[in-house]
Amino acid sequence: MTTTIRPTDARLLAADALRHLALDERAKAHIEQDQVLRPLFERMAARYIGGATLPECLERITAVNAQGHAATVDYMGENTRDAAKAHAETEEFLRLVQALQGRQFNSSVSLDLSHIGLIIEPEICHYNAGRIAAAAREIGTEMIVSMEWSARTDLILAAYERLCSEHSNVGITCQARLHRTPADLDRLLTLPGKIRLVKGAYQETADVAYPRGSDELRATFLGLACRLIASGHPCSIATHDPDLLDELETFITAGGWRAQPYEFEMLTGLGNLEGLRQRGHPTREYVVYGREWFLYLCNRLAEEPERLFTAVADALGARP
Ligand SMILES: Cc1cc2nc3c(=O)[nH]c(=O)nc-3n(C[C@H](O)[C@H](O)[C@H](O)COP(=O)(O)OP(=O)(O)OC[C@H]3O[C@@H](n4cnc5c(N)ncnc54)[C@H](O)[C@@H]3O)c2cc1C
Repeated sequence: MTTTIRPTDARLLAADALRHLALDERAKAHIEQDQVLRPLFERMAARYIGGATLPECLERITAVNAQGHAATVDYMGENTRDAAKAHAETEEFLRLVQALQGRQFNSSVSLDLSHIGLIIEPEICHYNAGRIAAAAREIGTEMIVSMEWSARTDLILAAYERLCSEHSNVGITCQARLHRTPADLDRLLTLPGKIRLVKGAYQETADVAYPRGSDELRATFLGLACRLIASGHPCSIATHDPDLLDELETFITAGGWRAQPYEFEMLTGLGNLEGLRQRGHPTREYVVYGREWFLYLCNRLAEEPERLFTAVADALGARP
């Protein structure tokens, strides 16, 4: 007997498979070493990343700024388990900040704290993050901390609060999916840093988070975004969801909130940032670069399995 897979099941199965593939180190190593597969996957990733190297990424930021959007740059990586590597990765972030200064880009820096030592030893992370924040402050820009899976939220918020006590240019990301986020925001709004609101990308259980694509998540995101915009606190509303963006534009116009310190932020290759810019909203593109693009690519495809069609076209060179 054959089993019929309904479209929604196929979508969920594909998303689940891609999330597993993202974490499969053997598959990653195989693809990276294979003469045929590697270029195909690199072409798929090219849509979503600012390049494998810093010079390539700087070209992307030049283009983003020329289009009228600010940028934020993340040198991809997370879960560093070796102190020497955490320090070496910090040096790359420092080279990035130096390069931003050299060319007067309009760009901040974003990073995962686990990339620079958080899960080895919070003290290592504090030292490394402090160096990057200080370098960013010297060139008049911000360092925004990304949010990781919920088991790390307390650790990241504690590290963030400590960084905030020493640096005024450090911001944080909040995930609307997590049930705890409204209470976390009460605390975060007392600190000076920019708050970026996202839905949340990690696999979470129902006791800590709303399901992806649920009405509750949409309503919570909308409520938190409106709260942030109206608060007058520097904030970034980071989503590609066109329905949510329509509602937020209506909220901003109706409430007379245009002068508030908000911005809309999207990932390279996703969403319609240009439309928002043309309608007069501040916009920012989140540009990632580096050689760790495999996990990033799989996660972008898992978020919207229909993107697999685009990925096939990209891999086969059918991009217009
Ligand atoms: C700047 C930025 C920073 C981020 N940082 C983090 C972080 O630190 N931690 C973290 O966990 N996650 C982070 N994320 C990822 C985030 O949590 C979500 O996983 C991701 O943004 C997908 O959610 P979404 O709101 O964009 O829309 P989705 O929920 O993916 O999409 C919503 C709806 O919009 C539709 N849609 C999407 N794009 C388009 C389009 N171009 N045209 C038409 N329809 C479309 C989809 O079909 C879907 O129906 C970040 C995202 C951004 C943009």
